Amino acid sequence: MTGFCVLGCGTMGKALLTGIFDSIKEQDEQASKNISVPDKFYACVKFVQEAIEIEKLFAGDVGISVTDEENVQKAAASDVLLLSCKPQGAEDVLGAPGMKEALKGKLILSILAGKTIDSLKNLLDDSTRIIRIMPNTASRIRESMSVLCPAPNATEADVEFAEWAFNGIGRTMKLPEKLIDASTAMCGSGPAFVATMIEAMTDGGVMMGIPFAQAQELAAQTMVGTGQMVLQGQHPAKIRNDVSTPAGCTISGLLALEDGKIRSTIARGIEQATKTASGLGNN
Ligand SMILES: NC(=O)C1=CN([C@@H]2O[C@H](COP(=O)(O)OP(=O)(O)OC[C@H]3O[C@@H](n4cnc5c(N)ncnc54)[C@H](OP(=O)(O)O)[C@@H]3O)[C@@H](O)[C@H]2O)C=CC1
Ligand SMILES: O=C(O)[C@@H]1CCC=N1
Repeated sequence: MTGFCVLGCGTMGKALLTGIFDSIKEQDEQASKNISVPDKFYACVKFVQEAIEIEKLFAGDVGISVTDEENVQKAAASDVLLLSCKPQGAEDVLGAPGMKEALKGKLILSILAGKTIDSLKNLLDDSTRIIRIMPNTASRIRESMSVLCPAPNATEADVEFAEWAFNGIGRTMKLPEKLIDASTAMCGSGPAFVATMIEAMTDGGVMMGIPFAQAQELAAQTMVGTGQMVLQGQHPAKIRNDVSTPAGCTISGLLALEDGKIRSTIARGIEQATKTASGLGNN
């Protein structure tokens, strides 16, 4: 029996649980061959209102707690904990009386932006293993891009478990911890940036007479298709060249985008979000 407890079950906790439940339902036997697939789930929140929402979402599948005391009990009954409170809340959640004890020998998957492995270790017993992970809200529909950074004390089995859990809700990539703030900007914040681009393309379509709903679908599916071509190995420059007929409409549109500094604006957005992410763990 493996217990999985979400410490801080808000936007991300719910998205991840939704994806993990769907993934378990599909039961890819090959992917879960060497994994202790969780069969007991717990969610810890602060307010009753949130608990009611979780109850509505997952019916009886998740044991819910709203007090420090119950949180500690749920943590003690679990083998793996997903730490998904706000970065500033880590001290409160992990510092609850009895929590450090309850987490001894357990695996913590922390998705807290800006909260380093060292700063988490200061709040935990040496026997608690940590993997930092940066997923995104597309976990809910099992299309997350999640970056994994195992702490030195994480075992191979821990990494296999994390890869199983997060591959089930999208793609994973292992990177060193020094790159997790940039990954936070790209993957964690990324849906907001891409959604802004979808909105901007939609605005353009609406301006040119396409009704909003249709314009939005055209923009979103074009993003999905282009992303898939890149993931299947096509270089973005080739995609761009293939589309750009000499003296055609694509190159004229591209030049207008370049006049607006689209590339450096987007790249600087990632740079800025990376800098902000690196400070989020400092309270
Ligand atoms: N939002 C995103 O797109 C992404 C966020 N992240 C990271 O995920 C983490 C969570 O973000 P997000 O889901 O947006 O935040 P939310 O505020 O939606 O969720 C935080 C949750 O923590 C709970 N909580 C707060 N204090 C306690 C406590 N003392 N005991 C138990 N539960 C507690 C809250 O409960 P209640 O609701 O009752 O207050 C809430 O459910 C952050 O650290 C963020 O950096 C990572 C990738 C993407
Ligand atoms: O904006 C934030 O702080 C969080 C972290 C990554 C995505 N959202």
